[in-house]
Amino acid sequence: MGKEISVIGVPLDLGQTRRGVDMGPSAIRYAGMIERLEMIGYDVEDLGDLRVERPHRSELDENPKLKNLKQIVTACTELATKVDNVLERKRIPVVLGGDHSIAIGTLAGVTKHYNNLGVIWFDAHGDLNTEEITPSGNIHGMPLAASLGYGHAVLTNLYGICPKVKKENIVIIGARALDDGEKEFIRKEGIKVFTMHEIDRLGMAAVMEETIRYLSHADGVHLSLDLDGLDPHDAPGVGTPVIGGLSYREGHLAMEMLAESGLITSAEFVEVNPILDEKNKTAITAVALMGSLFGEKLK
Ligand SMILES: NC(=[NH2+])NCCC[C@H](N)C(=O)O
Ligand SMILES: [Mn+2]
Ligand SMILES: [Mn+2]
Repeated sequence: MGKEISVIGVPLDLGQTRRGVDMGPSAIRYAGMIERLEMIGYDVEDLGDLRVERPHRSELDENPKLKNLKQIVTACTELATKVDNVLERKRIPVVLGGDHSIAIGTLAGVTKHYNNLGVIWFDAHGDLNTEEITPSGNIHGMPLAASLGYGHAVLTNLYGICPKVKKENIVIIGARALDDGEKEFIRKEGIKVFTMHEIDRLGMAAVMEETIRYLSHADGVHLSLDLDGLDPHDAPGVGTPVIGGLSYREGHLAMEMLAESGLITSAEFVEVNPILDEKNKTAITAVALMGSLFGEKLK
């Protein structure tokens, strides 16, 4: 991968019920993201934010098992086109959320460019729900399932590519709030998951070594980083915080090891909600992690 990054903001908060995550892209930019990446030596192009249409009041809760489906599909399709175009121009796409439902669009645009895409899903959650098993109807709990080809056809077929990633090419890191249906899905499909239990037992360094080995055959690896993977102490500004998460240091170690591996070819940082945050702490953490991911050194 070269040293050219293109940034795309997706101010979408319709994949869940707490407003405010639409301001995530602004908060992350305000935390100094562009300057930070330029300092490391990247040529950074900011493509600005996508326009996200709001649902009419009459459309609200049209389908309580797939809330705001229409608007999410529209935004994800537009995002897929943008990401596709960035990779076409041989630049690294970095997508700023927005809630995690946007990953369906990011992955759609990314996967076109690889035969064997790997995905690292850094998250407290599995995001492996479908409309049949979702406890909430929130689409931000479904993007990984949709990308694997499970769920509503309009999500699984988004951008005309299904599935977007193979089950043996996924690693979930930081899970500690999996729904019963998701646990069953993981068992049945044999998806690689490092829960907090494994991270505690093995240590973050071993977890990342194994992750990097597991994905070493991939011809591209996308990092989908949900800030709620971190402990709420370091990332309080997220809609669905779960105690007992990864520490700031573990997060950095993970990013540094990924930087060393040279595996990562695209990334997204999602679920930053400045309304729920403390003095933009979560966006600042996101930018610090980005620095490590893109090769910032301590000395
Ligand atoms: N991207 C996220 N933060 N997802 C949280 C999902 C929570 C829960 N599993 C649900 O389906 O509603
Ligand atoms: Mn999450
Ligand atoms: Mn998530």
